[in-house]
Amino acid sequence: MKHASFRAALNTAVSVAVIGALVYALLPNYWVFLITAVFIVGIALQSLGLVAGRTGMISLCQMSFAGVGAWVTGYLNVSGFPGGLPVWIVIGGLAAVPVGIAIGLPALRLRGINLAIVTLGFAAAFDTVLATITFPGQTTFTQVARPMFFESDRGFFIFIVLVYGIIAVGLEFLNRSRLGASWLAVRHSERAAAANGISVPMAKLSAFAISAFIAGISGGLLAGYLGTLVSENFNMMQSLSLFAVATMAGAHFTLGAILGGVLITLFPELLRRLNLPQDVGNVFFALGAVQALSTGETISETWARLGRKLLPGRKASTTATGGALPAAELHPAGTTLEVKGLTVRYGNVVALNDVSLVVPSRTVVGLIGPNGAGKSTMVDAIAGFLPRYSGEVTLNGRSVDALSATRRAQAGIRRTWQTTRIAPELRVGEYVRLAAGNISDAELAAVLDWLECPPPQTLISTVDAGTRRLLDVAGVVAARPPVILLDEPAAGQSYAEALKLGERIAEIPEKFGCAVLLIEHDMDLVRRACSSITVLDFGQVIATGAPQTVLGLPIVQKAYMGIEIEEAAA
Ligand SMILES: Nc1ncnc2c1ncn2[C@@H]1O[C@H](COP(=O)(O)OP(=O)(O)OP(=O)(O)O)[C@@H](O)[C@H]1O
Repeated sequence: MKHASFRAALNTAVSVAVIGALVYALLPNYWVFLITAVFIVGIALQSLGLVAGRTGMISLCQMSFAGVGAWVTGYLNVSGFPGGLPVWIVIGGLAAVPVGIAIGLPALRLRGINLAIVTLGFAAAFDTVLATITFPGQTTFTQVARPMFFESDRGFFIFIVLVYGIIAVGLEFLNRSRLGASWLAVRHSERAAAANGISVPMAKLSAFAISAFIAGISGGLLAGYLGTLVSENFNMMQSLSLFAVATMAGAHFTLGAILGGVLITLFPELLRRLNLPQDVGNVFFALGAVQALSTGETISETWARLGRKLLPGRKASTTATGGALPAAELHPAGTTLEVKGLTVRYGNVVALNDVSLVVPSRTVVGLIGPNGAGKSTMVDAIAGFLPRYSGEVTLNGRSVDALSATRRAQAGIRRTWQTTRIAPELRVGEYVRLAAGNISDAELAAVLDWLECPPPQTLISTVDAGTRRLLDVAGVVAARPPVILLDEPAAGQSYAEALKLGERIAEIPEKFGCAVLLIEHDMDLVRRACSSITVLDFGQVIATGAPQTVLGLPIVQKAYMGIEIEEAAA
C-alpha cells in the first residue's frame, strides 16, 4: 500500500511539474501571470475537494477561510513578521483552522441543505466583517512582499506551482491513509463508518480543519499574487462559484482542481474577449454542476473512465494470492457476548420482547427467524445503533450499554450489514485496512486469499455485490475482534458460494479467535457453520439449541421452515 501511495504521489508531482514547465517554457509573460491565478484557485479548489468531494459535506464558505488566511498574511506583511511569504501563508492557513473547526461543528449534526445554509450564512457574515475591518495595508496601498528569488511574475509562478505540488502530493498521501479512507467511508455511510470503529465527528472535523488550512494558504498566496486585496476577492459569490466548479470538475482530483482553476480564471477572460457579460460564467458553472450531480460523474471522473477505456492497464488477477494466516487472537474464554432481557419498541411495534442470548467464545451461534422476526433489530441493538432499548448487552462480562456504536466497535463488537455499505471509491486493500486497522501486507493478502477476494489494488466499484459482501466479512475478521455479528453475509451469493462461505464462517473461531453471531436465511449454510442456533419469531425466542435438534422442532418448522414447506407443496 505504501508503494501505491508513493507511486500516486510521484505521478501527481510529475504531472504538476510537467504542466508548470510547459507553461513556463512556452507561454508569454501575460499568460504565465494569468495561469499563476489558475494554480492559486486550484489550491482553493483542492481544499474544497477534500471537504465536499471526499467527505461529502457542503461547504459554501471556502473563500471565507481563504479570506482569513489572506488577512493574516497581510497583517504579518504590514507588521514585518520574519520569514516572508512562505512563513506567512502557513500561519495564515493555521489561523483558518479554528474557523474551519467552528464551521465543522454544525456539520456533526447537519447534512445537505441545512449544512449549506449554515456555511452560506457564515460566508455572508464574513463578507460584512471583511468589509468593515478592511485588509491590512489596503488603505495605505502596502504591497504584500513576494518571497526572495521569486519576486518577478515568472518567478512567482514557479513558487505557486511548487506550493500547489506540495499540497497535491501531501493530499495524495493523506487520501490513501486511514484518515483519508475514513473520509470516504463517512461520505458513503456514517453508520457503516461507525461500525468500523471510525469516529465520525473526528473524520468530519479533521476534514474541515485541513480544508480550512489549505484554503487559508490559497488566500495568503492570492495576497502575494495581487499585492493588495479587497473584500470582494473573498465574498460569498466567489465561494458559490468555487463550489459549483468543484462539483463540475471534481476538485478532489489534482488535475480536476487545475481544470477548475482554468475555468474560474480563464472563463471571464474569454467572456470579456467575446463581449459577453461576466454573469454568463456563473450560469455555465451552475449548469455544469447540475450535470455532474445528475450523472453522478465529474469531468475528472469522465476523463479517467475514458482514459481507462482507451489505455487499458495490465489485467490484474481476480483473486488475491497470500500466504498462511497468522495465529488466531487469544480472546478471554467463557461467554463473549451476552444479551439479557432485550426489549426494543418502534412506536407501537414491539420488535424484540425480553430476548436473551449467549455467544460463547470461539463459537458460531446462528440467529434465525422469518422476515420481520427482529434479527436485524437485535444486531442494531447489540452494535449500538439504536438510540434506546431496555435490557443489557455485555462483552466479556462488561456492560456496553453506555457506549456509542463507534466505541462498541473499538471495544470489539463488529458487524456487517444486510446491504453492503463499502465506499466504492476505495480499493480492496484500503477498505480492509480501514476496517481492520494496521495489518501487514502479508496478513492482508492472506485474509483476502482465504475468502477468495480480489487483490488489494482492485477498485471496489469494479467488483460485484456478492464479492463486496465477502469484503465486508474480510474487513471484520481481519480486525480479529472478540465477537462478529454477520447480518445475512450470503445474500447475493450463489448456492455453491453460500455453502463455501458457510465453511469459511465455521473456520473463523479457529483461524481468527473470534466468536460469531450469524444471521442467515440459508439453512444449509447455518447447519454448516453454527454450533448452536436461536430462533426468533415476532420478537421472541421460540427455541435455542443444536441446529439438528432446533431445526426439527415443530414450533420452529411452523414459524420458519413451514413457510417454505407450504410454498413447496403449493
Ligand atoms: N425503523 C423501524 N421503524 C419501525 N418499525 C421497524 C423499524 N425497523 C424494524 N421495524 C419493525 O420491527 C420488526 C422487526 O424488524 P427486523 O428488521 O429487525 O426483522 P428481521 O428479522 O431482521 O427481518 P428480515 O429477515 O426481513 O431482515 C418488524 O415488524 C419491522 O417492521
